[in-house]
Amino acid sequence: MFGADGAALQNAGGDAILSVSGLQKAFGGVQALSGMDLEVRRGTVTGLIGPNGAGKSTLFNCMSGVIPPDSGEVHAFGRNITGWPSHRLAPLGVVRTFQLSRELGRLTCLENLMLAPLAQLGERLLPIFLQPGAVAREERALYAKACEVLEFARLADLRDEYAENLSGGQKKLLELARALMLDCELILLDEPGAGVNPALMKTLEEIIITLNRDQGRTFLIVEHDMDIIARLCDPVIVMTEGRKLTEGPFDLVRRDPTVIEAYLGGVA
Ligand SMILES: Nc1ncnc2c1ncn2[C@@H]1O[C@H](COP(=O)(O)OP(=O)(O)OP(=O)(O)O)[C@@H](O)[C@H]1O
Repeated sequence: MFGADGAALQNAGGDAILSVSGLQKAFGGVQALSGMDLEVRRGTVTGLIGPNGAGKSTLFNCMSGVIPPDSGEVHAFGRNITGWPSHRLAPLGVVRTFQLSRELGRLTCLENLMLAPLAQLGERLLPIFLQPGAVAREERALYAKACEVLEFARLADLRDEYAENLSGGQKKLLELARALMLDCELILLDEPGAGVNPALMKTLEEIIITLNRDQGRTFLIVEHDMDIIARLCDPVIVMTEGRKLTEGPFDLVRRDPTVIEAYLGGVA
């Protein structure tokens, strides 16, 4: 899938492991999603772009159980997951990275990783798991795995650092590392480039490429930085006004007059 330079991508074109059809979501009078359709094929790093207000965040929130859509369906790995909460998605193989909350900032990197699988247990099971002894039984295995993931995410030197003290890029690495603790095949990545310096972005991109190429993980990435999209993603899906405008290799999509029009808002 990757060219000789390790970054040139071609659409792998496997079967669709995530599909969204006719998704609608309104906030009062604002129609954030108006019949959104998309498919994410196995083995791809699929990009999702669109101008501000196109509905990308709303789509991510509807796909990952943060908010329910008004209508339409989301399917993953052959199951109808419409409206499922995120803790039910992880066992199916779907995980979304979330910005670290203030509470998680007060935990070390190691603690953040060890807690990531527990956070997926949901409100019903978490209290049972937090009873004395229950965590201890799992602790050794979780510790070993967390150390392995820290090493892979190049965060081993920061394992005892509080998450709130990390730089923007290191926080992004930690968010991805938390997702890796869940062993999911499909990773929904929310703006990996936001607030990340170029050196750390290179690290993050190398990690994504390794996860895709060597471990067969599939990504759906929302990103505003077109250089990152160009380096990582194929295909690229363009959204505007709550629905899909077009889809294809970045080089074609960026020259598409309807895409240019959508970004320039008709100014061109
Ligand atoms: N909770 C909300 N309440 C009211 N309106 C909302 C809410 N969330 C999103 N919207 C509106 O829905 C539309 C789509 O917003 P959304 O954040 O999904 O777009 P986006 O493509 O992610 O934008 P950006 O690239 O700027 O982050 C916008 O008009 C936005 O103002």
